[in-house]
Amino acid sequence: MTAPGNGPLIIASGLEKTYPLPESGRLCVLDGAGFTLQGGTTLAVTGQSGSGKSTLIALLAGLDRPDHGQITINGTELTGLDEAGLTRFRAAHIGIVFQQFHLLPHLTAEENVRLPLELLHRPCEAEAIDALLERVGLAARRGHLPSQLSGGECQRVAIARALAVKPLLLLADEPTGNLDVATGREVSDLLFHLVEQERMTMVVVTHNQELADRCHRRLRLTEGVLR
Ligand SMILES: Nc1ncnc2c1ncn2[C@@H]1O[C@H](COP(=O)(O)OP(=O)(O)OP(=O)(O)O)[C@@H](O)[C@H]1O
Repeated sequence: MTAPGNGPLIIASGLEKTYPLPESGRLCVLDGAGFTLQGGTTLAVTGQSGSGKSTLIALLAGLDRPDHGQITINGTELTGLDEAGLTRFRAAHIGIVFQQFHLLPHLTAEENVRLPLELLHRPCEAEAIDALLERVGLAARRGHLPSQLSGGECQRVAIARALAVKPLLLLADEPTGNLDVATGREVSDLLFHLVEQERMTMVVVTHNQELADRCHRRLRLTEGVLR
């Protein structure tokens, strides 16, 4: 999917993000955070609860914008895109796996995986979707709704959905955070197996040290900066 090892895929610099506090003033979450990540490598971002990890993922995904700073992904500066451009860029180039799966409840496993391709008006041959479901071990569950799947199976669907568009970058926000230890390990094995096979670039936010240790690099978010 991603062409590996051809210079930085992500350049993030001087990221600042504040949120309004209920009474007055603002909470400073990111205070000059930055990093670069080579294509084909994996980065774990750890940090205490509330340190801003999900905020960072939201900025990298173009789901939110920094107050200051820049994010360049594969040469495209996200801060230079308007809302429509950001949505298009995200849909075409970024796969996201969330802690809470975020599957559409009225769509089957297969339909959830197919959806990103349909939204992009890309061809989605049945064989390609079959192969993807097979790779995440869910060929036999293709017609199940999320409510008819276990947590681990839901996350497998979410991983297949994230990979369907062959993204440049995979972002994962606590991908095992909603799963028991054994299921979390299975999902993490699957995730790393697929990422290694495809030599993908991944940023994973996690409290799970085992998951973090499997990444090429680890950075900790503390006091608004990455160290
Ligand atoms: N939309 C928002 N409005 C106001 N404050 C917010 C908003 N989103 C996040 N925050 C605050 O910003 C801080 C960082 O939140 P964030 O979710 O990025 O942390 P996190 O490191 O991912 O935490 P956790 O590990 O518990 O998921 C928290 O104190 C949170 O309350």
